Amino acid sequence: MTMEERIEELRERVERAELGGGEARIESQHDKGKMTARERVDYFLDDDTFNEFDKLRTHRSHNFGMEEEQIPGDGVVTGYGEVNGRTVFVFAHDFTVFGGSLGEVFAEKVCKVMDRAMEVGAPVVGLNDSAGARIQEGVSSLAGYADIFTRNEKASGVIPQISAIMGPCAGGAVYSPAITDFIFMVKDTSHMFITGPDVIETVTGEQVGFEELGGATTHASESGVAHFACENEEAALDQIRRLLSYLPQNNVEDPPRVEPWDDPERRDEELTSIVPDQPRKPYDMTSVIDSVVDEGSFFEVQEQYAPNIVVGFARLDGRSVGIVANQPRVNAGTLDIEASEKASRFVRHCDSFNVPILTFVDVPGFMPGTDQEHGGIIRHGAKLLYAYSEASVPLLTVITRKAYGGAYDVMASKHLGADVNYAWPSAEIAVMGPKGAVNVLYRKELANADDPDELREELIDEYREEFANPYTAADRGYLDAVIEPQDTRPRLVSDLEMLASKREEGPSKKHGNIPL
Ligand SMILES: CCCC(=O)SCCNC(=O)CCNC(=O)[C@H](O)C(C)(C)COP(=O)(O)OP(=O)(O)OC[C@H]1O[C@@H](n2cnc3c(N)ncnc32)[C@H](O)[C@@H]1OP(=O)(O)O
Repeated sequence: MTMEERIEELRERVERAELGGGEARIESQHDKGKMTARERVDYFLDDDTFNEFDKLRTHRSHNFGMEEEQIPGDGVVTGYGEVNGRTVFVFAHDFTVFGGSLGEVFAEKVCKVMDRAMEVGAPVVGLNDSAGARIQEGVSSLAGYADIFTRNEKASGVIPQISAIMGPCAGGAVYSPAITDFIFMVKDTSHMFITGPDVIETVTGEQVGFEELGGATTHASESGVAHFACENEEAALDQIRRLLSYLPQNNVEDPPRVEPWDDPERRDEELTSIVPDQPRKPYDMTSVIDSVVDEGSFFEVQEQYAPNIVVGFARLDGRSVGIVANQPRVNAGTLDIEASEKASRFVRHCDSFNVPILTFVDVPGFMPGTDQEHGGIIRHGAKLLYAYSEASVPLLTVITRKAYGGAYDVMASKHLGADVNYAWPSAEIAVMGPKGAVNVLYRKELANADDPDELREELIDEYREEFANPYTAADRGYLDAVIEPQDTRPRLVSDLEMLASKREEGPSKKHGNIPL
């Protein structure tokens, strides 16, 4: 053969591979409102940056007449490219090939991408759309999954791992995305579950649809499995690109600093009126966040799950920060099981990837009740305590109003190792709220009083005057300063700059034992 003929042969093979499962299945994919694997990769990466691996690999199975169905690429598109000019590894399940099901060679392709990403220290993004283990390849498929799970664990905390669920994701297959750092789901077209509606009905008699059982909204608001429920595939891919912009390539790099666009000295006078004078009146903590961080930079994560705590990424003078904030608008910002888990996982993510954490505190305490106690609030609340104590990144804390009891300690207090702790003059730092404290301290006096309500009000005022303020904590050095709200941004910008070179080494150990 001449070189020209050989090149022609190669082109034919490549063209065949790029067709995946063929025109009809591609059309069916589009009819379901889904892009193909290649369309997703093209959309996701910077233009013309994709370098594909193993495009011509085929499976080795002879079961069920599989040798007659050799589709080059074997149902997964893998390789690397760039997102905002930085290297990112990617694998995209091709549902048009055996329903995107995973066999031995498919798994080897995914593992190769993950191994390369670990070697060079770059994120891996998985675009999932798969019927799970390839039935024809039996236990080899299960082995392939386990090879991927193990790599997910090894990569955890070393390189960012992000999953987009863009079709079915069922059975044990859900566990690879579950180990990754963030899961994006697409409304209406993606589902995650261990057992589907049919099996559930057979085993338990319960009737439930795909969407209610494991759709994007369910996982973003009920289970907390998904961090983002996106309107469509393009939105999911856009959001992943945005998320990556806040993260470093790996755990030995710092997050990228972008050219600042907002005045570091900006003082927003509206902050002085944001906390209501009445201690029980709610306000929106996201307004505080928005006015302190660089304009438009707040990128909320898990917005619909446990909304009594807010987490997300933002920038301060161009530097990435992770935000954790009580939300007084929802359940007065109390910490419950879900909020503790949500925040602790986020804190650990930031700490793994050198993202400083900025915590805004307005917390009346942990949520009381048998539901919470029996559900293990002790164990789950301890996760947040553990996560903050373990964190070695710069920790900056601003108490806007309440910081009561154990929740004061937990929310990045000085005692857990925070570097900079501020309070606004509206802060109330105490063992408990005035009413609870007065009821405990003056039980007998109140029982014997002619007018217990009047006495209670007097005592509450006294307590508030004496304890519910920031000055005792400031006197002890538990706060670095009590600051005027409008000074928050300039102070934090300056502190972040000062802390940029912070290095903290913990004792050497295999790993801790966080109360899971
Ligand atoms: C450790 C991991 C363990 C696991 O993964 S356990 C989970 C095993 N997987 C399953 O139980 C899912 C079985 N499949 C399904 O329920 C449905 O195919 C699914 C995913 C809901 C999609 O439904 P539809 O959109 O209607 O598509 P469909 O049924 O026509 O399938 C499209 C093509 O894919 C094929 N397919 C589906 N599941 C497969 C599998 N597991 N192994 C091998 N091939 C599979 C199916 O035969 C069909 O092929 P074709 O296009 O008609 O040639």
